[in-house]
Amino acid sequence: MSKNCVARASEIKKLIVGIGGMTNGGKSTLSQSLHQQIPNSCVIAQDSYFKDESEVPEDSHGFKQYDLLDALHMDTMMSDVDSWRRDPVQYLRQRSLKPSDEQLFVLIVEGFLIFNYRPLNLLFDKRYFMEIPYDVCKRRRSLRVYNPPDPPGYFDGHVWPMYLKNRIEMEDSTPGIVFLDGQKPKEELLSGVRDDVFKEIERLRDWKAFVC
Ligand SMILES: Nc1ncnc2c1ncn2[C@@H]1O[C@H](COP(=O)(O)OP(=O)(O)O)[C@@H](O)[C@H]1O
Ligand SMILES: O=C(O)c1ccc[n+]([C@@H]2O[C@H](COP(=O)([O-])O)[C@@H](O)[C@H]2O)c1
Repeated sequence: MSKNCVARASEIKKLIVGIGGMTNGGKSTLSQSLHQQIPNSCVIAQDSYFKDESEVPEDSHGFKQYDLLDALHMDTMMSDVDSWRRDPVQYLRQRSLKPSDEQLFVLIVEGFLIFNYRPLNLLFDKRYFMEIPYDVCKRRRSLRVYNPPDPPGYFDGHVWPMYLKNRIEMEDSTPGIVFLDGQKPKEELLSGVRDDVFKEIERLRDWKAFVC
C-alpha cells in the first residue's frame, strides 16, 4: 500500500442477507429469529408490499394473480432498502430499534420473489432459499389465512404453477443460492444461517477499506 493511502477501518459496514423461499417455507420464522440474534439487524419483508386487491388482476379462471412481481409494490420496497443503505442508523431509529456502538449493520430481506427482482437481487451478500415438498407446502398453506383468503383450488390453480415458473427464472439468473430444507427443526435452520452470517460479519470486521 502506498504511504498516501489511509485506512478507514471505522467506516460503517453493511451486510444484506436474502431469505427467499416458497410460500410457507419458513422465511418469516427464520428471519425474525435471525433478527433477534444478530445485533444491529432489521427485517424488510416482501409481503408487506402487496398491492391492494383491487389492483391485482384475475386470470381466466377467476384466480387473482398474486404470485407475480406485478402484484407487489417493488418500487416502494426498493426505496425502503435504499433508505437503509443510505443511513442504517437513522433507519433503525425511525423504527424504534436502538443501534449499538458497533459500526456493522445487517439487513435481512425476506420474501418469496426477492431473487426474481433483479435490482434487489444484485444487492445481496448472502442468498438462502427455503424449500419444502409440495404436500407440506399445500398443508401449511391451507392452515394460513391471507387477505383475501385463498379461494378453493387456488394452490393448484395458481400458487404452485407460479412457484415452478418463478423458480426456473430464479435458478436461471442467480447462481450461488444456498438451499435450505424448510422441514428441518427451526433451531437447526437458525443456528446454521446465524453461524454463516456471523462468519461473514467477522470477515467484514477484519476488512479495512483503504482510500488512496
Ligand atoms: N422449520 C419448521 N418446521 C416446521 N414448521 C415450520 C418451520 N418453519 C416454519 N414453520 C411453520 O410453517 C408456517 C409458515 O411459516 P412462515 O415462517 O410464516 O413461512 P413463510 O414466511 O415462508 O411463508 C408457520 O405455521 C410456521 O410455524
Ligand atoms: O399479503 C397479501 O396481501 C396477500 C394476499 C393474497 C395472497 N398472498 C399470498 O402471499 C404469498 C407470499 O407470501 P408468503 O409469506 O406465503 O411467502 C403468495 O403466495 C400470495 O399468494 C398474499
